[in-house]
Amino acid sequence: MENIQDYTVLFLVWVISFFVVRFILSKSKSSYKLPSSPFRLPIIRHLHLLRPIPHQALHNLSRCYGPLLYLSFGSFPCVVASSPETAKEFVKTHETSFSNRPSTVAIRCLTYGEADFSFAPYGRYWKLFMKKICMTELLGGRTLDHFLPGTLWKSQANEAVDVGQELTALANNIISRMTISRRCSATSEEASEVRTLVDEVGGLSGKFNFQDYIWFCKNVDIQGLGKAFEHEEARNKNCDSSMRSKDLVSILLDIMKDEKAEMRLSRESIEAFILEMFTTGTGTSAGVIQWALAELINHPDILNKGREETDSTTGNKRLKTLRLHPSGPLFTRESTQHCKIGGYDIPASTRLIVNVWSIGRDPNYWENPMDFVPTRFINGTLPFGSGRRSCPWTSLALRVIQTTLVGLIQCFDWKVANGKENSVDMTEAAGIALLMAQPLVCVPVARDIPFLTI
Ligand code: HEM
Repeated sequence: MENIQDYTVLFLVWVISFFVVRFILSKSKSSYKLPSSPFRLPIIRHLHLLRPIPHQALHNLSRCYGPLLYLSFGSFPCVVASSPETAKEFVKTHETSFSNRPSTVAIRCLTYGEADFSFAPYGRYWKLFMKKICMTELLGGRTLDHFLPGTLWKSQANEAVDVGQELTALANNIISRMTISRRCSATSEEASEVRTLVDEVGGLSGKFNFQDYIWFCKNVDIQGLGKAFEHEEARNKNCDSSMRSKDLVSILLDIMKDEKAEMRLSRESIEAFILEMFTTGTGTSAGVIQWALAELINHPDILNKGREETDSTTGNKRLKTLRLHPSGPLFTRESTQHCKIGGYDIPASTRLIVNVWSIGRDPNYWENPMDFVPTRFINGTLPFGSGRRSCPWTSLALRVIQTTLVGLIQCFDWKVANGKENSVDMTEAAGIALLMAQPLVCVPVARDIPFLTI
């Protein structure tokens, strides 16, 4: 009986102190001037506002509340930048405060505790290993050879192809040729194995997980995500041709011999690095090309106006303009210290979401912002981010996109197989990368071109 009384008193003390501490904390925070924020619900706060497609929902909110928005996703405070000026304030002016990225349970599992490139905290490991290896060994001085998309051969038989799948295989091959000098999607079986892995990793890292947002669920695997990771691990162990293959890992271990001792590199960090290159790189590059091709199929007038120009130094043809559908509609950072932006307080550990999709559709910049006008373009829309944590593959990715697109539109007429009147359904689906709600299935009809330089 005495015991029960003790526990009751303890419980009451706990409840009272909890509310007192909360009150004190909220008082100290209320002296902050925070950006405008919509009404929030208890516990989940603004999480429900992200539906059905997060970048579009945030875009609509920014039209009501302005380009700088303060939201709470469960336990996490977050600011959303939806105009070029606000985004630049964060990722240029206050770059040093926003050089980390927030991670999730899924990310920590996939990256062996942020041992990868994107999520490694800004510091020695990121600078000396991730950035350096990427810039010197993978991108430095090496050039992309000529390459041909798989669709070129398939088209001989006038077959319908799933353009997204073909582009994914192409992007995978480019990345694996650069890293291990061989294709990883040489056969259709291998290609589908790699594609499944990329899809699964993308799905797991993009999946909403209560553990990440609701503090009292932090240690409870409600959705069974832990099991999914065990399955993923087991599958990868049997998956020789994937990016987790032994030869790939040992080649990188070899390249990094010197740094290895200093940075205590582990096999895990190399795996995380490679896995990320394949998953991030494939989804983004294939996505941009697919959306651009879809836009061009829907706007044959633009195609017919001669969209190529000749490079004066190399004599090669290239696309003059191209509106990038940012294949990553949102990118994220996290603040390491309190700072003031646009007269507002942004406390330390606030997450930042830059809505690249929304910036490309800002009505203050673009007339008829939702229309496809190819002359409005890359600069100013931050598709590759900005500063030291911007996309390290930007120039290569642009080259791949341009070369592939020129090849696809100069060599073929595209007949939409699953659309009406040869038009593509441009409806977007939710995902980390910008996905099409309906796959783009087309018949590429080879054009009679005697000579082509791409
Ligand atoms: C069209 C293609 C691509 C687009 C639109 C794109 C976009 C982006 C964006 C927006 C960021 C975040 C930038 C920031 O925080 O400021 C990023 C980072 C990154 N991207 Fe890309 N990317 C593309 C292709 C690739 C490819 C092909 C690879 C690798 C094979 C890649 C690897 C990375 C990595 C590792 C980071 C993290 C860098 C860091 O945190 O320091 N990206 N990318």
